[in-house]
Amino acid sequence: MSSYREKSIVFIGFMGSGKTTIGEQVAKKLYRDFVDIDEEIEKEYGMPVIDIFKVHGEEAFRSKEKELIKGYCERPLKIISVGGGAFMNEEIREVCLQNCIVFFLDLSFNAWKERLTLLLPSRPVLQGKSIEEIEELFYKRQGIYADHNSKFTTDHLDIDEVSDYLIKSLKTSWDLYS
Ligand SMILES: Nc1ncnc2c1ncn2[C@@H]1O[C@H](COP(=O)(O)OP(=O)(O)OP(=O)(O)O)[C@@H](O)[C@H]1O
Ligand SMILES: O=C(O)C1=C[C@@H](O)[C@@H](O)[C@H](O)C1
Ligand SMILES: [Mg+2]
Repeated sequence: MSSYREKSIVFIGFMGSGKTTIGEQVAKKLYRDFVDIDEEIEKEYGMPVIDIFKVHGEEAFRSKEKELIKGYCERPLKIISVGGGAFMNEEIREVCLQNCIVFFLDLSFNAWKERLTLLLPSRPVLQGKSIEEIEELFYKRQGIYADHNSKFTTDHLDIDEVSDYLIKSLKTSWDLYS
C-alpha cells in the first residue's frame, strides 16, 4: 500500500466532463504519468472505442476496462482517467477507492449540453438517443459517481482553472494527511 502522498489519482465523471483533458493537464503539472483507460483499451484493440463497441461489443470493452483499471490502480504516482461508465462496476469502484484518491468531475446538465455536438460522433453510449434520453442517463449516472473522495463542479471554469484548483486541493490534503 503506497503512502497517502504517493497514491494515484483517479478521475471519474460523466462522458465529456473533462476527465481526459483535465487528467492530462494535472499530470503535466505534477510531473506524473498520465493514463487514460479508454486510450489504453483503444491501443489494445487497435481501434477507437466506438468501433470496439461495434466489432467486439460492450461486454468485451467493459471486461478489458476492468482488467486495466485494476492493474493501474495498484500502482503509485499515476494520474488515471477512467471511462464515464467504469464506476457502474462495483469491483472497479472498490479497487479505485481502496488504492487511490478519487476525484469526481461534475458539471451541470446545461453546461454539459454545450459539449454534446463535440462528443456525439465518438461516444457509443450517446448514439441514437434523444436529448431527453441523454438527460435521463446523465442524472441516473450521478448515482454511480456518488462514491468518491472529492467532488469538483467545473461549470464556468476553463481547463487551467480546474486543474490549478485540483492541484491546490491535493497539495492541501497531502500536507494535512501525510
Ligand atoms: N472546463 C473544462 N474542463 C474540461 N473540458 C472542457 C472544459 N471546457 C471545455 N472542455 C472540453 O470538453 C471536452 C471534454 O472532453 P474529455 O474528453 O476530456 O471528457 P471525458 O470526461 O474524458 O469523457 P469520456 O468519459 O467520454 O472519456 C473537451 O473537448 C474539452 O476541450
Ligand atoms: O459513459 C460511458 O459508458 C462511456 C464513456 C467513455 O469514456 C468510454 O469509456 C465509452 O464511450 C463508454
Ligand atoms: Mg476521456
